Amino acid sequence: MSPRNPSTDYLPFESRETITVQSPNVTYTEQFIESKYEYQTTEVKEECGKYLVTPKTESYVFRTARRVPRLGVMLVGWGGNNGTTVTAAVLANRNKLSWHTKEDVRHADYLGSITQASTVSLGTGPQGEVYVPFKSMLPMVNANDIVFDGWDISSLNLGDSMKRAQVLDYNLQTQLYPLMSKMKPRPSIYIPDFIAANQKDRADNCLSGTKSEMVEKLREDIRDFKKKQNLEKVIVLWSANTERFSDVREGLNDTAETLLASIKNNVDEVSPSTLFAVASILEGVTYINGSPQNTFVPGVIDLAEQRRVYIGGDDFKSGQTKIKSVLVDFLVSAGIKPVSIVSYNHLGNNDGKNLSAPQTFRSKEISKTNVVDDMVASNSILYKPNEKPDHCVVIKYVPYVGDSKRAMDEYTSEIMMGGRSTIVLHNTCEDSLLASPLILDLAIIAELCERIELRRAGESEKEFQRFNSALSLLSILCKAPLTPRGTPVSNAFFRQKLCIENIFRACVGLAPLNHMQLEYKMETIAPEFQHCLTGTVAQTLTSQPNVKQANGVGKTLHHENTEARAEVH
Ligand SMILES: NC(=O)c1ccc[n+]([C@@H]2O[C@H](COP(=O)([O-])OP(=O)(O)OC[C@H]3O[C@@H](n4cnc5c(N)ncnc54)[C@H](O)[C@@H]3O)[C@@H](O)[C@H]2O)c1
Ligand SMILES: O=P([O-])([O-])O[C@@H]1[C@@H](O)[C@H](O)[C@@H](O)[C@H](O)[C@@H]1O
Repeated sequence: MSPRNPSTDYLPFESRETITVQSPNVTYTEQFIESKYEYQTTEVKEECGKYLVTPKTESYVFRTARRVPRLGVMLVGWGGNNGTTVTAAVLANRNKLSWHTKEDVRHADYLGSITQASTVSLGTGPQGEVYVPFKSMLPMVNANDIVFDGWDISSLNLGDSMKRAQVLDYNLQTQLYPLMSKMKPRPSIYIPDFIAANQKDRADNCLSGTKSEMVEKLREDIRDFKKKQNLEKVIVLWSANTERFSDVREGLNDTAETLLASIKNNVDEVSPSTLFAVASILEGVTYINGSPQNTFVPGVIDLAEQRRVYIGGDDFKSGQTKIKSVLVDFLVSAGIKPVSIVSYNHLGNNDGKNLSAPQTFRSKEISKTNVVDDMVASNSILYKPNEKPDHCVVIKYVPYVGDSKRAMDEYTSEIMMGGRSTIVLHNTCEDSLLASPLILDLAIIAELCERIELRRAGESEKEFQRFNSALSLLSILCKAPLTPRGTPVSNAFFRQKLCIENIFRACVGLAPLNHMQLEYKMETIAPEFQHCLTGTVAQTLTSQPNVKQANGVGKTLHHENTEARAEVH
């Protein structure tokens, strides 16, 4: 099959919907999926040391546009390890490439992407729980159809940048080079003070002029890309070097007005990432920050809210921190008390080189350290107010290992009666192959969110609203989730996944997943839930006279197990 050229032979909207919900609360029109949804919460008040709990129900209407647009993603830092790798991955999948390695033949895939390689429980079928691909929950952009462009301070074309990154197997690189070498990053904004001085050697592709002029050039680039590639939507995503934090000061960047004035006055303390965010917002284009710096100063958030544009981030949650957001949740939920967490890693890619500077490392240290705060705060049995585990983050630049990051973690916890548990992890992986699938997920989920609206049931059609501009639905993909001002941050991975799954379920009128499985716990199991009683075990149980028959079917296995337990004691 000859490689598809997305700019000419893009297929029109194909119906990618494989799920139809049969409910009086769900309506499918040509344009929308509309669902009536009862949102149930629990209000808690504390009075005189007692909790007064009131169940609450609020009726909503969700509306999701079904047409999946032709999407372009513009990467800032396109010539970097992540930028080249994600572009290569989409080209390899689109063209169904395979390549020989020293072990076997590999085929292009999207492992590590929750939209492309994870499943969700849809409900219960004749054989038990039914799992479907995450991407089938709602109409989503097909990863293979995403068109890339972007900016880099390095002028290298993407074929040579892919070689420089040394992430992908040689036999795959050779197949991709002809395509990738035709891609050239657009000149970008380079302000040396915001990244490590060791990045200077790459900076041969830089814009000049005032900050206002550069913002206008970025806006022109976005329009140019959209027009030339015949796109319906563009999303801009920062995958460039980690910057130092920007100062946040009244009159500098505390409101949209002061920020725009600072740009107009060419004030030094406005970073390249903030300029990209402003340009994107002014173009009405979602902007996502894959790095840990505080791009989203209050003025950016204010501007995004004024223009009703989505912003999301910060800092891809790709490896050590992703594991941390699972392991600490497990420990604390199990009543075990982490008291010391040490996360060390070394790597030799350009990201590691840039992070070898104290000011850029500090940005990363903050995002990698704050991830446990909500989980620790959730258990006042383990922790006194403001008590936290020791938490140390170390990153070292070791050129020889390249993109193959070595991550070593030590978790020391207190267990019962003075006991101590130390868990040590070692993880070697290509850092960019962890982050690249997240770039796809961020873009695909953000684009889907642009097609979702909701209103309270009593309101008129005109009252439909989007999600808050700070798109917290992306939290699962970020180390330091951006949430609407004053709202809680949740970092626990499975809590985040359940949140996004349940919101997408609400869009098609399905109740939230609760894993109660009551149908399998009652004393008499209804026939349609007797999936587990198959084969000889089922016949044995149902033929026994003392097994209570309910509509002609037997009890579950617990009867046999009870007898076994009785013998032991
Ligand atoms: N697993 C991961 O790779 C991972 C995880 C979380 C976060 N991140 C973050 O993602 C970013 C990219 O990681 P990477 O491994 O691709 O790094 P990289 O250094 O290979 O790529 C960054 C690219 O950005 C370019 N650049 C620097 N300043 C720029 C500017 N102002 N405008 C345009 N381009 C600019 C550089 O020339 C380089 O090509 C880093 O900030 C990193 O901290 C990466
Ligand atoms: O995602 P994670 O593995 O916790 O954190 C990673 C760091 O350990 C790594 O040193 C850095 O280069 C990456 O950008 C990423 O942030």
